[in-house]
Amino acid sequence: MSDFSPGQRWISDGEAELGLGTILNCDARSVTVLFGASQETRTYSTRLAPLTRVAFGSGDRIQSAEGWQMTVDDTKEIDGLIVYIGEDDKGELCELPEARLADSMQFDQARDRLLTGQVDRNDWFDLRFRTLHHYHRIEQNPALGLAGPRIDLIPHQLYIADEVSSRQAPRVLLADEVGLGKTIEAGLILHRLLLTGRVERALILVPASLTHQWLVELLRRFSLSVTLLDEQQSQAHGDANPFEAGQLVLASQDWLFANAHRQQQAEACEWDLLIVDEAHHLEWSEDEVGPGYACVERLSGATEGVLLLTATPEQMGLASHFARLRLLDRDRYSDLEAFRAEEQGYVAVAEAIDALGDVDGPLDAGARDTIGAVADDGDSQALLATLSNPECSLEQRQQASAQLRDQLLDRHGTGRVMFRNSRRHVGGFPERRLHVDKLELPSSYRRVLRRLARDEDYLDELLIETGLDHPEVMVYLDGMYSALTEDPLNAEPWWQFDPRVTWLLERLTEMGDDKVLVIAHDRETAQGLSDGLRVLGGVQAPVFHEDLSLVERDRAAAAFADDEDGCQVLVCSEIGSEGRNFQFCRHLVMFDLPLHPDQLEQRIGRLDRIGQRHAIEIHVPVFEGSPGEKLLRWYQEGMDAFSAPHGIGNDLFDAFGDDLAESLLDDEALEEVIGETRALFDAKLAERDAGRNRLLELNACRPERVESVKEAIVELDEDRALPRYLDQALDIFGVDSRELGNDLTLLSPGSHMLDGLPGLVKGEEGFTVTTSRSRALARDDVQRLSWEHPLLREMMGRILDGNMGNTALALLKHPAIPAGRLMAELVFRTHCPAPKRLHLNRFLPPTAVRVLLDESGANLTDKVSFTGLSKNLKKVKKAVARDLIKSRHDQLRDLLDSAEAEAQRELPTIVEAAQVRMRQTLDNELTRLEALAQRNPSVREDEITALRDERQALDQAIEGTRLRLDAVRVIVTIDDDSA
Ligand SMILES: Nc1ncnc2c1ncn2[C@@H]1O[C@H](COP(=O)(O)OP(=O)(O)OP(=O)(O)O)[C@@H](O)[C@H]1O
Repeated sequence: MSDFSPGQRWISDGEAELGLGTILNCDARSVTVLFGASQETRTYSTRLAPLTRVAFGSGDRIQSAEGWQMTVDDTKEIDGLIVYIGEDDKGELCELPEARLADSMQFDQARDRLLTGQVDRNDWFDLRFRTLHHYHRIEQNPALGLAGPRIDLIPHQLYIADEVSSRQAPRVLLADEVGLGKTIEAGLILHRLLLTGRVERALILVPASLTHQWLVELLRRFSLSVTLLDEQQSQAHGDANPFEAGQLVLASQDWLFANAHRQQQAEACEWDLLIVDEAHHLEWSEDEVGPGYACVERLSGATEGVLLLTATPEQMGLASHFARLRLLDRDRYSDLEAFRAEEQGYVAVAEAIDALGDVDGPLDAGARDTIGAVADDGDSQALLATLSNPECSLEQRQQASAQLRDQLLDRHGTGRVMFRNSRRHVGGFPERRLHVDKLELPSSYRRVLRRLARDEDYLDELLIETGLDHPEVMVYLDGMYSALTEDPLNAEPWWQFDPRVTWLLERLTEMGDDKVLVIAHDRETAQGLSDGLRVLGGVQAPVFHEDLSLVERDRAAAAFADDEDGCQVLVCSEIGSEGRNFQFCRHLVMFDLPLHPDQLEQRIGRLDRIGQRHAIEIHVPVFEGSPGEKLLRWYQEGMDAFSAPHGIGNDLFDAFGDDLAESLLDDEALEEVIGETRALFDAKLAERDAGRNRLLELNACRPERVESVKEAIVELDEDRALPRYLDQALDIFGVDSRELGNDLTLLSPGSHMLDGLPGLVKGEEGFTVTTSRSRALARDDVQRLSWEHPLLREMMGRILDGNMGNTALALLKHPAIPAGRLMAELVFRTHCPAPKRLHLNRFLPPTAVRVLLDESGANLTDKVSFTGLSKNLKKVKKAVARDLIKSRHDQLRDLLDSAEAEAQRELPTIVEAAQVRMRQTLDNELTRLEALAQRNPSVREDEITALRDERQALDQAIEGTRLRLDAVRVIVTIDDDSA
């Protein structure tokens, strides 16, 4: 006969979230249940129905469909249905037939689930406890968010990422030299802010040519999936705002800045972080504000966190650089002249830092004066006194020196808003070698140049006739020739006679299989050259320029990167190549030269990037006696531009760009310009080393801080608990894992895999992972598995947020304990609701309190460890477990109550420890910021207010921490024979 009767209340074992079900009808074959709260009806086979009868016992609190509550004293049964008898909230005797229980009664709490007989597998309970334990550990690790990405641990990047992402609402300019890893730094900051819950939505704006590269880097290195928006994608959203389509949105600047409607849509969304790459393109001058600048200004005004990225912050001039700083902090950067004046003071600060020198002995009088002239506030003076005192120990002096250095760096300069690392102080970059080949001017070019030299008025005429600018018309002779050609369709194209094309074909033959990147200043030249290589030499050279569609561009870059079947040459235009990663290639051909030194550096930066393993060979063909040759001399002799980046190209261009343009046909004038350029170059270099840049360099990486971050990362990298935990979790979630050797494991969906795990879809292949950082770096096709990988985060999140494994029953065979005795192992968890942005977990992550009671209520927690007990437990069939629970219902309820009282005793210690941790960290930071603010205007007032508010909110949240029962396991002893 069936156990079911219409009107009875049952709950689904697999879908507890449906709420309380009512049996509608049943017969020998099937049973139909209505889940009123979720408006779902389910029909099951009567024999195998995954249902548990809901039956409350004395002392349980239950709720009626009308909303009133009662405490059960007793029950009676009428026609197979239970009627509960007890007291309502007013203390009056009442009855409640089970049919009138509230449909919405929740059974996801461990207590309710256990007492209604719903038990999970014993190994799920184990996994739940271990998850809580590891989550608690990982969330407090100071490297959380920095340890998971597939990157090399490069000190300057770690410093910047750690410093910036620790700030409340970071607003900074990441201005490392080309190729030092600004994208990686921005990715690290974003990743950490996402993992710690301080950022949920981010908008990333990059030049069109870099959208795909960003997409791939974020996915491959950071396991972050972003939504790439363009006009076509946006239109697919119809009237809806396309920027709402994802949490992380990547869009091309070229598209957004030209489209007012889309800008409005982007501005209508709420963002926590805005990232703008190649930010030197955001044009601003006192007379004119570019559309990109205006758009970013509006977006940055409404967004808390802003990261601007540029390798050449001053490429568009100091005023424009200043305007970008103003996007970050309008109050601080309000006066350009004051900003200029301030920079003069940096030399003294850099000298003071150098004067700290070594700390073997007390400071001499000279050093004391140099430092004292800058470090004039109370706490700095105290440190200075320590450094000058012969009685102080070496250790005291070392500490004081480090602290004073940090204070000086913190309190002066733009260090808080701008980070700039250069190759010079990062070190370890390859040599650059220049190879110049002089070629004879072809007659078509020579004629025009001769006439220009002869006839002063001809230049104006030429400019009108070609529509080109000065001095471009003289430097880019192919462009000049094409513009002068009256009938382009019938005329000979420039590449037919320009000897640079045959020169390049010869070079390519000499270079064998080596990849060669060719950069020309504009799209037409790049296209013409590619045609020339194909027609004259049979060489296929894809072109990469700004007007190609995204797909075409990516196809060209991929064809170039391909080692096996790829092409040898890629021809790029200036803008098309900006920001791209071509470090797998070591030959760069500058088919012509750019006019701005920063662009020259951008070109070399395509190859001279982290990951470049060879010396860089720069090949430049020049026409003898041409303006191009003069430009080359200016770069070489005037500023040594090919040997290394110097970061002062813009100053030199500002000072001599016009004179240079005038001297491109005049040898004598050129000598003068080169001489003057060199003098300014030497002076600026000295100034750079002494002043502003020296300060920036010192500030861009602080070795002690990096060491501690690195240690924390390595601790996570080498965490032996990770593989053990993974094995258990993968097994329970139904993911198959197969060792492939060499630290590699193939993860694939098992036949019983739980749905919705990232990267794993039933019927599909799965992916290969490794926990080794070096192996993951060596293999693009392998994912790096860490505590921060989305698969682990998802599994841990599902366990902790849901009820998986929060009840269990197991058997214990123990010679010293008679059979039939009961024990309860309870895990309580701290519960401390707080807004995510407070990142409370760094001080008080969910913390487990375990309590083990025997049936008399004696506390055995300290005597029997979780692991010790766990390995001796035996699993039991669910039906048996349910019967056991039913038979010991009252006893269990009493044990649950006593355990709660035991756990509560631990709470004050946990809360106090969290408060101490929080106060120590935030008070230190607050004191530091307040001291800084007195000296360094780049500390924003709102940063200090925000930090104070944060401290107060955290204090309150921690104070309100409660303990909640998270999971419970019932243990029943058996004797030897019953096993
Ligand atoms: N820590 C790292 N580990 C591994 N690869 C790295 C690391 N840092 C940078 N790279 C690689 O070095 C190259 C340059 O990095 P990235 O693109 O971030 O530099 P960038 O400063 O943004 O360059 P640009 O100035 O050209 O925009 C990229 O290919 C990047 O993947």
